[in-house]
Amino acid sequence: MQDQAAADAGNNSPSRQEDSSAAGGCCLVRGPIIVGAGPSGLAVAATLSQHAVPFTVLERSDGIADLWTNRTYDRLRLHLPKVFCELPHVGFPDDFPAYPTKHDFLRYLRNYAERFAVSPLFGRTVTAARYDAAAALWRVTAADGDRAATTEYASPWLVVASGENAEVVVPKVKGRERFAGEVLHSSAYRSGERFKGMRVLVVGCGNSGMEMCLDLCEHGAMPFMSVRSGVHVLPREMFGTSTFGVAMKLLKWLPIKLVDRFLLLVAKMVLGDTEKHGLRRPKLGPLEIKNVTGKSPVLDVGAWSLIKSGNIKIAPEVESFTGGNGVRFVDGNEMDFDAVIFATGYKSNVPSWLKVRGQVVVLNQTPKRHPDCSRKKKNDTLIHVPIADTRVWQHTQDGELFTEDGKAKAQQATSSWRGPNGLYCVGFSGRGLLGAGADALNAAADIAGRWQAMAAAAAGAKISSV
Ligand SMILES: Cc1cc2nc3c(=O)[nH]c(=O)nc-3n(C[C@H](O)[C@H](O)[C@H](O)COP(=O)(O)OP(=O)(O)OC[C@H]3O[C@@H](n4cnc5c(N)ncnc54)[C@H](O)[C@@H]3O)c2cc1C
Ligand SMILES: NC(=O)C1=CN([C@@H]2O[C@H](COP(=O)(O)OP(=O)(O)OC[C@H]3O[C@@H](n4cnc5c(N)ncnc54)[C@H](OP(=O)(O)O)[C@@H]3O)[C@@H](O)[C@H]2O)C=CC1
Ligand SMILES: O=C(O)C(=O)Cc1c[nH]c2ccccc12
Repeated sequence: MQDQAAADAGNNSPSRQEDSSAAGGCCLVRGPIIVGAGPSGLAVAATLSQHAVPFTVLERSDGIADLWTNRTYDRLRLHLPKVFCELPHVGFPDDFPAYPTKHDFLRYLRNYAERFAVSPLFGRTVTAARYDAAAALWRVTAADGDRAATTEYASPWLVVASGENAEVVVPKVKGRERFAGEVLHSSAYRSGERFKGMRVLVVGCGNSGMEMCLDLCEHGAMPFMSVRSGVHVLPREMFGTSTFGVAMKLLKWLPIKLVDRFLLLVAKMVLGDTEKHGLRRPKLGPLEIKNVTGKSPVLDVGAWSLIKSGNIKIAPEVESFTGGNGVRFVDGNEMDFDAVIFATGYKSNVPSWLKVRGQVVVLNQTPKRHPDCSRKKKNDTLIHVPIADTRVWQHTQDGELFTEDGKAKAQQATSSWRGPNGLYCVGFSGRGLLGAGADALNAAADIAGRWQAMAAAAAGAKISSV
């Protein structure tokens, strides 16, 4: 039944009304334009299919889920239990392990896309999107693959699903060009195999940095992890069950601060004092800091014991590259490394292409180090609200739009997944796959309501003209 609905929706075969006004032509597509064919874009598309609404997905790479396919390391597994990572409408197969591998997850995503007949237009990088108020349409410009040509797509609805992790973050470090060894970002790291016997500096102690150090150790390399500020390390499991799952249950009954205190107590019992080994804990608790700043706690899959045993060495923040293989740290010490891996995270690319009323916007994106993140307001409280139902960055109020520096308000909106003039954003609430699924259901239902209203109005007009 649902497959039929998908087929009926005729997605991604946009019934084009081409005109020659744009260099590469203009397509007025049927239904919304979805930017990105990752889990978020697929989840919206699938849900629209179920509502029999057609859509067009524009994806810059040559396949679905580019992050998971091309920008993650071999040993990656989902670090939340599977129930928190399933997309709407289809659960993971029973034979999936408790923490599916990236290959399991990709298999699931490919089946998902097939089941709902989602066929994105690949090789389409969205470079600009603006709302044309006169035509009441979003005009979306996409560069076509390697060709210099661009195509403009137009629709009353635009779904931004390009991900919080669309672009790598690599800090500019003095003397970088003089470093004789290899420098790479964690998104280009696959396995520690080729680093055997090498001294490798991993910059950053998020989930990527920690797991890369573990992998390097297991492949006979000598990893050093450069730590700039604090991090919360939690055991992935406590009392034989997932820490995240326990936290979700407790949040139904307890305020977030109490749940954080409980998590920290158990973490101390299970892991010991992380500060003693160079991993200072931030002031805010692990769930609260995730909600307020977007910084994810590390769910430990084995790196911690190697830090305790000294197999992974903690180093201070990097100050500069000193020439040859040298790296200087902020404490003045210098060491030689064969390679440096920047596990320094990612950012969205939305501000580079989405314009609302001529302003660059960051739509409901988890603020990383937003200047206001320490500001305390009454509305900040997440007390008694399960994390799965909360919105990140509460004190900004639902759905406000921000300039790139996160300060100026652009416009009020009504919810975290809905912006003005038929703009939707899916997967920007800093709540991983669970949040993406919830956004997708909301956005698709809203669009479907409008699509059906338009169809009814068009049918009414037809009858009255007969
Ligand atoms: C290493 C790693 C592990 C993770 N593990 C987990 C986990 O275990 N559980 C969890 O809940 N979350 C996890 N996450 C968070 C992750 O962001 C989500 O799992 C998920 O990938 C988000 O889906 P998305 O579709 O919103 O974004 P993405 O997966 O990033 O997909 C966005 C898509 O949009 C495309 N795109 C981007 N810009 C453009 C453009 N301008 N034009 C056209 N297309 C564009 C990209 O190519 C990509 O295919 C992890 C993240 C990383 C980096
Ligand atoms: N399923 C899984 O197992 C995995 C999940 N993930 C998820 O992917 C997302 C991205 O994770 P990750 O790639 O680790 O990135 P994160 O953003 O979580 O971590 C980045 C790290 O780099 C440091 N850093 C950033 N900029 C600099 C700088 N200029 N100088 C020094 N240090 C810097 C940060 O330190 P500071 O705090 O000081 O800014 C932080 O320690 C997260 O949501 C994470 O949970 C990632 C890997 C595995
Ligand atoms: O991997 C991530 O960072 C995610 O976004 C998943 C996630 C959502 N909420 C969390 C709280 C604690 C740890 C991970 C997550």
